[in-house]
Amino acid sequence: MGQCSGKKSQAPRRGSPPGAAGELLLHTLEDLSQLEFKKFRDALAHGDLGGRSCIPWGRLEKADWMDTKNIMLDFYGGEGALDMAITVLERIQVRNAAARLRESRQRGGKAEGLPDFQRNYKKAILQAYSRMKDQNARVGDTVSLSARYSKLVIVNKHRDKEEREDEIVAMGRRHAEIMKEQASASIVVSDLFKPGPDGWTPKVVVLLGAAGMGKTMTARKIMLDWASDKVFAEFDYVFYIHCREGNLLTSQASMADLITQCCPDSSPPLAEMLGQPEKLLFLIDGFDELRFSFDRPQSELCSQPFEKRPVEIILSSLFRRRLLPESSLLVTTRPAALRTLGKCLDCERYAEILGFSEVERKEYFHKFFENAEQAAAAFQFVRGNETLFTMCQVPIVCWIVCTVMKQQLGRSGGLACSPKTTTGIYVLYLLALLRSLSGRLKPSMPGVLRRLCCLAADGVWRQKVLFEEKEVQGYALDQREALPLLLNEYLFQKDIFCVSTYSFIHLSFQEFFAALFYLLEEEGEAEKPPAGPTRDVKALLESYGSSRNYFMLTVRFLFGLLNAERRRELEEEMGCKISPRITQELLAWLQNSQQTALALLMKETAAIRELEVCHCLYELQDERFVATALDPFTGVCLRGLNLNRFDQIVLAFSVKNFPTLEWLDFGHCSFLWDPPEDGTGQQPAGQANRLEKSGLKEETLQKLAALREVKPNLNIGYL
Ligand SMILES: Nc1ncnc2c1ncn2[C@@H]1O[C@H](COP(=O)(O)OP(=O)(O)OP(=O)(O)O)[C@@H](O)[C@H]1O
Repeated sequence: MGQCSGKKSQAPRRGSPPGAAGELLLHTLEDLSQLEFKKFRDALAHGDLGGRSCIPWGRLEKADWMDTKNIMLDFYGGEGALDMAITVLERIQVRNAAARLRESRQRGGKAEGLPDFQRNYKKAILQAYSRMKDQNARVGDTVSLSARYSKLVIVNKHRDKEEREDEIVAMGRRHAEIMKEQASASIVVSDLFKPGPDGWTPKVVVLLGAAGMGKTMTARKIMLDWASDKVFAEFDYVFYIHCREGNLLTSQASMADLITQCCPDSSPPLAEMLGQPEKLLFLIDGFDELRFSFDRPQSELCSQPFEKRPVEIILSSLFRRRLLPESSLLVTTRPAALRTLGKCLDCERYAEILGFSEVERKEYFHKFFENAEQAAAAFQFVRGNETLFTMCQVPIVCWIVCTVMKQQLGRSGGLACSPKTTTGIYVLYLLALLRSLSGRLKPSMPGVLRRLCCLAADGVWRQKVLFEEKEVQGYALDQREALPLLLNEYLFQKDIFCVSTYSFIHLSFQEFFAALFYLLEEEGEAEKPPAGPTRDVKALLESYGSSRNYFMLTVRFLFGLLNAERRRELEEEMGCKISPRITQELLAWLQNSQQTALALLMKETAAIRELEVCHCLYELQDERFVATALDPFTGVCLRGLNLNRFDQIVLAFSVKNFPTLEWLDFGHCSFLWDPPEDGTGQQPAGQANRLEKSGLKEETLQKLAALREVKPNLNIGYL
């Protein structure tokens, strides 16, 4: 315990101006990870603070960033709070944050020397970008951007075809390893305009990222960090231009007009601002959303910042370095627009957002829930679902998962009750992506989706995740439609050329579309797609039987998409008809699939022998269907499996809705409640709730939340 615990606290110093110091302190606290923030509060209460008084733990125990800042200001005064924050950060070994705070504080002095307008501009940016709205936010609901922002893995090297294929296909542990490898070679945003190894400083940087990967969030965080003097100090002004939103909708404007739209003041000192163009950075967010044609002849471009021209010409002139050629550009785009971008812009540095590594996913959950217990419960649940956890690499999927789990945790029964299935989360992901489409594109979506589903199914059958341009075009999928939303484009070197190749964001998303292929009603398409796979689901199920795992996820999604609620959600948003006509085929297949050679040999056909059956039934979430499907069976025989938390919930769902169930056999099974922490090897005794076969008593089984519903009279075997 620190020396101060026994000391009487000094009377809090009051009255120091908290404004700037408070802002600095808050930004610093918000940038700490959950663990660092906890250590920070602990040191503030119990640490050895060089004779300064500690804050009683009772005040800090439940304090969030804002409370901690206010308590510190109240206790130590503005400057004293900053001194104390630096001391504590150094004591808990978060030296980068301490150094940053010290620097920003010094620069605070310099800010006083900035021209008024520049200072006001930064203040306005801080004001405008420090809070964010979630997509489902109610009026007035905002969260702190810094508090929510989790670090993203950003790399600045092109991956080759094999590496890319590996990434798309990898799941679970392998996927985590790939992300870890990438994270170790990643770059930070503040280095994007730093000189490269050859000493050359780029002026045009392109930041690539698939839909929902965090480009806008990163762009907004850059604005905030620049205005807080944390990054890009070399630029006097950073202007944010979002290609989807308002500022490009006017038909005629000058560059000066576009800049004015970015400013808080309606008549900014443009001549001064443009006086040093090398000190300007334009952050163009969402290039892929521009529907302009950029191949204008040079003679049409303009070079005068005050000249009014169609916005299309102004932007072309900026990209092609005719207008303000000394300024710098940071352009974010989805990969599908790379080729178009290449036609109008000479990218000097390329960086790609790959999403959250495993560590950051955990951090995201903690930041989102702000309640350690709920965050841990939700994280462990998702971690047990390999597919979902892999997709949580994509920040918007993390957001969807956390949002629905927060709602579930608020209900009685918690996570084990009325869960969102993997299919449910994928549907929400697809709908979130479609929502961002402009109204103009919506009418063409049913057709585009149908063709996309054909491509996906074709890929699943041919075990293919990278598609050549002619294959994509073969499905009449036009790049300028809504396609960039769902397919990523990559350029690979082939001999002496560069060729375009396309993929879904992850194989599991392709499998989701492949499943949808079997359920979409045909609606007299004008253009027939090329002869792809047949829509006969029997062929798929037969192949599943022989190839085993290859079609596993597609089949799980088939069950999930049969759920009436899922169908309704999709039909309403996509404008397609989804038919449950394959229900009977799935039912028959599920029942027959348990007549394995082993079961026949043992003359024991009345048992469910594969957990996969329970996974399929769980995805469907239809209790009547489960009861019908399980009616011919009397037992569940799962031997030698390690069942994680998600498996147990899935199993419990079937067991609960199994009217004819008489016996359960879990011989040599392990019931793992909390998966071991990554990289820590064996978990310390007492931490993991690992119930080895011998120790698994009926009472223990009853204690497992997921199997709480198991009927007490069942005959249960564990050996
Ligand atoms: N670094 C991050 N930290 C926390 N949440 C993030 C982060 N990046 C993205 N998110 C979450 O994911 C959502 C989607 O991110 P964002 O809008 O930045 O994606 P995008 O790459 O711009 O997508 P699109 O290409 O569809 O416009 C955000 O609204 C936010 O909830």
